[in-house]
Amino acid sequence: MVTVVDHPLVQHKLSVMRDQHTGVKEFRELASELSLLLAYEAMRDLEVVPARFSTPLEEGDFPMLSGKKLALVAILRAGLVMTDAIVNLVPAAKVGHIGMYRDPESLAPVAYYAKLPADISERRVFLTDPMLATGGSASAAITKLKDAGAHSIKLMTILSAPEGIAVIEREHPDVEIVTAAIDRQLDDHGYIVPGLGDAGDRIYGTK
Ligand SMILES: O=P(O)(O)OC[C@H]1O[C@H](OP(=O)(O)OP(=O)(O)O)[C@H](O)[C@@H]1O
Ligand SMILES: O=c1cc[nH]c(=O)[nH]1
Ligand SMILES: [Mg+2]
Repeated sequence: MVTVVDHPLVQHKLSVMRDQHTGVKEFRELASELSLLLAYEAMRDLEVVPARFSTPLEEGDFPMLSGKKLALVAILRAGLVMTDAIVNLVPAAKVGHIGMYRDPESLAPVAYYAKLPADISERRVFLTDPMLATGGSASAAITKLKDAGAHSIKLMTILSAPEGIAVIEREHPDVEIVTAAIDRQLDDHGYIVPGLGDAGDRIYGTK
């Protein structure tokens, strides 16, 4: 299942990120802001239970988060900016990291690091990466999460290609995708078009 967050604030911020003239500082800030807005949607189905306590005026039952604890997992590098933002919304969440880059020739994902919460099987996992292109990186990261015991996983991306969505739907039909937009296609180099370029380079200024 794919949820496209088509809220005007999300769409506006994404358009500014796409602009080739948007600089590193603004791009990174927008990626953080968009991550919060995507998390708002991705976490819509978190469980709440009534808790009884008093406001300064009277006692009552008020909804508080309950149910499974959360894990935020970033696909390095670019997913880091998303978990860094979202952990401020859900500070009790544990944060995991999966190092993965795409081989520029084959476009196959190359894994170089993984550190996940030990109790990940008991947590709802939100996997973050701004870009879902061929889907190779996200699919490999999801396989890693499942191998570690995770069985409740949502993938949060800023921009997705139809090709990448098809890969996740085929290889991991249980994983819901929450994204700000689905672009037209991939170009001959595996870049999303019209896209926003290389997210990692634009976040960290490495180009
Ligand atoms: O869907 P795919 O075809 O696998 O492509 C998407 C991947 O490419 C980018 O990472 P990149 O390889 O540029 O690594 P970086 O974040 O370290 O720059 C992006 O952040 C995704 O992880
Ligand atoms: O368009 C793309 C494709 C893969 N990775 C990116 O950062 N951008
Ligand atoms: Mg990159």
